[in-house]
Amino acid sequence: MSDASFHKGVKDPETELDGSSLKVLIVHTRWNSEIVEQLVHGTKSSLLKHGVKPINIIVRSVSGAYELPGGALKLIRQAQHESVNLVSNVEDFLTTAGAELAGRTTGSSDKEEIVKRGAFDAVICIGVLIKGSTMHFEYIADAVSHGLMRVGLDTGVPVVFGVLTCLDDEQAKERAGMGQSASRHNHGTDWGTAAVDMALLQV
Ligand SMILES: Nc1c(NC[C@H](O)[C@H](O)[C@H](O)CO)[nH]c(=O)[nH]c1=O
Ligand SMILES: CC(=O)[C@@H](O)COP(=O)(O)O
Repeated sequence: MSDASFHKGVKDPETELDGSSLKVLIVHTRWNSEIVEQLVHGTKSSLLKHGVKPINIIVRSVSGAYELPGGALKLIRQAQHESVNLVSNVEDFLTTAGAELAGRTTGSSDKEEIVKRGAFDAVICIGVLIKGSTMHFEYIADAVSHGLMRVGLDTGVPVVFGVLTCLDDEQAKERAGMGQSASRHNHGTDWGTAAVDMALLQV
């Protein structure tokens, strides 16, 4: 049944998203790389459209979809540790320079700001799972979806689920904007918007 008033997909946010202060990590698989590359391209163009600066879009790859949760967690933790180290270096520098005597020590809000700046505001995990002839697909899809949700909830960093779970190649291509049908759509564009939207979400 077709209904002209029904829009399948995500509605644009009510207010324009300004991602100019955000730092976003994209982690993508090297499995099914031709399709994944198109999804990464769609995601990046959406981040840029929302004002995220090219220098603040960090792209890393892992082998397959199963590696996405562990890879994302490792990179998030590394970025957080680097920020903490940066804070101690700044403190050491100020102490050495005698700035604390002039009341210029780093306060807790400065520290929070530095740590926040070093860490990611959102992470987008991109992969393409295509069903084969064994139960491999089902196990991986289940593990990855639960794993990515856990990474997001455990770290507090919004994690976008950019993993296609398709029954055949055609379904995957359609969803990466590479298919033949008029309704083909690169889902990466929605994932970029979701990341900026979640990063900016506040009361
Ligand atoms: N079949 C697909 C895989 N399989 C590989 C696993 O994700 C994983 O890399 C391996 O089991 C080693 O841990 N990965 C995809 O991304 N897409 C597939 O269709
Ligand atoms: C473990 C594998 O990568 C492989 O045996 C899975 O096979 P299929 O994709 O046909 O289910």
